[in-house]
Amino acid sequence: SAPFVSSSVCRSDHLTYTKPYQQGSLFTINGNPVEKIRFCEALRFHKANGCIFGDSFSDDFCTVHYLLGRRFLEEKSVKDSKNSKPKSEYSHVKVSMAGSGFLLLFCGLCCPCFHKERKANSHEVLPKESNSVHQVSSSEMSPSSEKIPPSPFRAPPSPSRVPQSPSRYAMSPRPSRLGPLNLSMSQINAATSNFSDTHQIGEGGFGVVYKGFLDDGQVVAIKRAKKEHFENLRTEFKSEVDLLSKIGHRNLVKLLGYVDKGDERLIITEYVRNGTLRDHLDGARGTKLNFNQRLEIVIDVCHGLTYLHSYAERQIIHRDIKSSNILLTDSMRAKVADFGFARGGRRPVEAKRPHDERITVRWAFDKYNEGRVFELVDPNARERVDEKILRKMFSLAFQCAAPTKKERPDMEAVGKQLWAIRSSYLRRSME
Ligand SMILES: Nc1ncnc2c1ncn2[C@@H]1O[C@H](COP(=O)(O)OP(=O)(O)OP(=O)(O)O)[C@@H](O)[C@H]1O
Repeated sequence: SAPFVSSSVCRSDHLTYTKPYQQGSLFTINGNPVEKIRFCEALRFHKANGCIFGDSFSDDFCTVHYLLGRRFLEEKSVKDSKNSKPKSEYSHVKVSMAGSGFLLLFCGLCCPCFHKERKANSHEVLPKESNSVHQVSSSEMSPSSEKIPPSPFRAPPSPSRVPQSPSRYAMSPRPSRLGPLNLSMSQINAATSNFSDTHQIGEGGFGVVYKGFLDDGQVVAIKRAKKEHFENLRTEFKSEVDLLSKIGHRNLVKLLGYVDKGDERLIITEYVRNGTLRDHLDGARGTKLNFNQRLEIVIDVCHGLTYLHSYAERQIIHRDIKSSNILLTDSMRAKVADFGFARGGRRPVEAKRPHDERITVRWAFDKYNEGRVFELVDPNARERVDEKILRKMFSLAFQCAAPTKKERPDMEAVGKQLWAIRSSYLRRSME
């Protein structure tokens, strides 16, 4: 029979392909040509979420991909990223290490008790095993990956009542350079009007943060270290700048450069304009996060950490994941900040710390075991979420807080569970 375009709309996604399927058939999602494998993932996802496709929408041709396995998917991803084609949100990754920071973060997303965070500044850069297949890049690590079109996996379907903002996937100004940006002190002074108060955007334990405007129009964040941090920066951070500045992932705040001149130690990063997750949880930005947004944020964080754990040239363990280290873009895309700045400091679980510093996790765990899961939920969360979903969410959080690495799920498993939780959440909100 003559080829024709078979088309189907499922919630916010419009899928088409030229039928009958043959070599060269064109697949699109929301008008964007995509690889067949991505199309199949979308199809499978929507079917799993209750979409019914007509007879003309056979997915028989999809089966073969799932038989070929992970390696094939990775090769596809690399090819996709090289060609700057639409990229899959799923990168099949193997990660080790999750931690209580992650628990605190995603409990912080659901639970008011986690909003008061512990101060800690510690990160690790560890040697990475060299025989990993993940040495190759994937779609998750493309510097231009913010450019991806709406993903069928991320676009919240309309029944969730949290329509996806198209701008979430709009291009954000992001630096494409690899390697550090070398700025002179006079350039920094010009960019910040000599560190004027009007440029100040925040202050943390490390020092004051300024907004800077570079000559080429790029807006950056400039962290000015307090003197007490100089030694750490000299001995540990400096050598990592080359490595860290090459890291490009849409869920990681890009490190652009480092200045070590005279009495100044400055860290220059991408500027992310929509504040920290902390601000949004506190309502300081005037809006409240709904459950779907919270899920998407934690999935973004999971993707960022997955990259650090498995794809970076050397494994990087953040060790200070908390809501004030998660910055949000205008389209509510989350970016993890402050990875790689320092080492030493606190472990994810501090067995020797005073009892009251650990009490939050224990308190939450007790409530959970008593079946009082709603008491763990942030009163600012706008909708009542199904108890089963919450239980899954907290159960995963507690797994992440297990004291030993062996007991904690790896980031790949965490990511999968989060996706599954999000699917159930969306399905239930349609019922
Ligand atoms: N890249 C950035 N883009 C936009 N704003 C930023 C950026 N980095 C930091 N900020 C702002 O500066 C504030 C202070 O950041 P900083 O990382 O120094 O401290 P913190 O993470 O809040 O605390 P601490 O590092 O002491 O744990 C942040 O809360 C945020 O509002």
